[in-house]
Amino acid sequence: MKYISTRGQAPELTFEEAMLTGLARDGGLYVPETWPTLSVDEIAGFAGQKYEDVAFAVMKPFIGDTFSDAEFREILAKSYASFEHDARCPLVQLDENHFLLELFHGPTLAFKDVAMQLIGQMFEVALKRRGETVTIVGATSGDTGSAAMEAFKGLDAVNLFIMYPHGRVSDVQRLQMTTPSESNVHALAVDGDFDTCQALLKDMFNDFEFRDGVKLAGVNSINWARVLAQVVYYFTSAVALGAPHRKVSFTVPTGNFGDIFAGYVAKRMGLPIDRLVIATNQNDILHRTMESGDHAKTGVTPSISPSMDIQVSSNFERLVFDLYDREGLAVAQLFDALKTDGNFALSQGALGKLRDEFDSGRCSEGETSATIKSMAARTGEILCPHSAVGVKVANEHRDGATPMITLATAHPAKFPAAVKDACGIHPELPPRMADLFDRDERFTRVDGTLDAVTKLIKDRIGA
Ligand SMILES: Cc1ncc(COP(=O)(O)O)c(C=O)c1O
Ligand SMILES: N[C@@H](CCOP(=O)(O)O)C(=O)O
Repeated sequence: MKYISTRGQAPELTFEEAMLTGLARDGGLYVPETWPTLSVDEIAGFAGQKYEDVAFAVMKPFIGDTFSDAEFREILAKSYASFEHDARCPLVQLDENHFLLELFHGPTLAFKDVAMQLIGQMFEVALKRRGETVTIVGATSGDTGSAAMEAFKGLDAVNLFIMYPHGRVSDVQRLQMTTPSESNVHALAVDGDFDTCQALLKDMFNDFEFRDGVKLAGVNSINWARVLAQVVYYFTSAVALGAPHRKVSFTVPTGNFGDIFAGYVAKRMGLPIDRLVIATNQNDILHRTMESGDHAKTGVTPSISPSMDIQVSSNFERLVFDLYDREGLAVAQLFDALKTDGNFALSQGALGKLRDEFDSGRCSEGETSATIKSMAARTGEILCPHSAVGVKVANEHRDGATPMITLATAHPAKFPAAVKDACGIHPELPPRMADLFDRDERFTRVDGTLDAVTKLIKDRIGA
């Protein structure tokens, strides 16, 4: 399998190269040159299989010979050993045909662990084999950063810098990033919002002198391997509810569009998904795009679901690439316009295709709190605010016949203040994290400018 850039001007890469490269050198994102498919029998055969075995079968066509089968099985085994649920990503029934896919049983209590634990193992094996070291820089609205710290702390071949928006992540998220004591991980509190951090990251990749000088790599969903790992739980959950002999729908709390894009990939691979529903908080660029076809940035408004406080949804570019029949030049023009003018309009053809595949809905702050409260009272399920956004929007898109699976993307204990305010219950952290608030913090405040951040990184690694 070869990987190509959404902007059509960067070299084709293997899986391993794409994983270690991050952003394509033309500013685009790597995607597989074709979507491999699984047969109905292959998908049906996933019923009753272990998560790791399904992961092997789903990812193998994308990974090719980057790892031997034995090596890849060992990587998968190590990646998911730290999950605190045997099913890894269990399904919980909310009512007759509404299910919650719990993605927060990994070490840092959010869905990011599902991919990040795996990427940590894959980087370690690949870098050791190549005898290379890299500098990973990540942008986070809270969860990617903590998952990356956990996956890469203590690794000799990696220096990790995580940029998070100062004052805009929950206390638990911040402490997960600022309390690891390993000297190879660095938390950077950036003046700005998540979009500032992600734009800085992309600018670093586009600054070839810096990029090549520090051997820059990325573990945001810029990295194709992140998205790929998230495809697996669409298969495990759908098959548990009767796929491929029955269709299912998914509602996905959405910000950077990586998680729901993984659902789109599962559908391209042959999983019978009926609707993919984009659920946004008040930062609703994607919902507005679905309504009008105008993809227009506005400022980010802080919310009680902070991980979704995003207006520049990086992975939307991967979808637009398909909506424009994989014409890299057209994609480059649209995303250049987004950067310079703050918006672009989808063509009628592209908008039609978008609406054929996706639905969307928006959830206000009040509706998020009300959903947490009503779900706690009705089912006993304590939702994190992001999952509550999903449940509220899912309820508006259920058809009564097709099972709806809403992705529960984080544990409520990562957002205790919002949950307590909403339903009166203080969600407890697991015992292994009970002393989180007593640990020493280590972070550096930095201006949200390219010069300030790249200087700091170069100084720290001695480049
Ligand atoms: C808890 C949580 N829910 C939902 C999202 C949105 O996911 P995505 O950025 O893949 O759309 C994020 C951030 O990525 C998150 O951390
Ligand atoms: N919500 C994310 C934002 C970054 O998304 P990613 O999937 O591109 O890493 C976060 O928690 O950081």
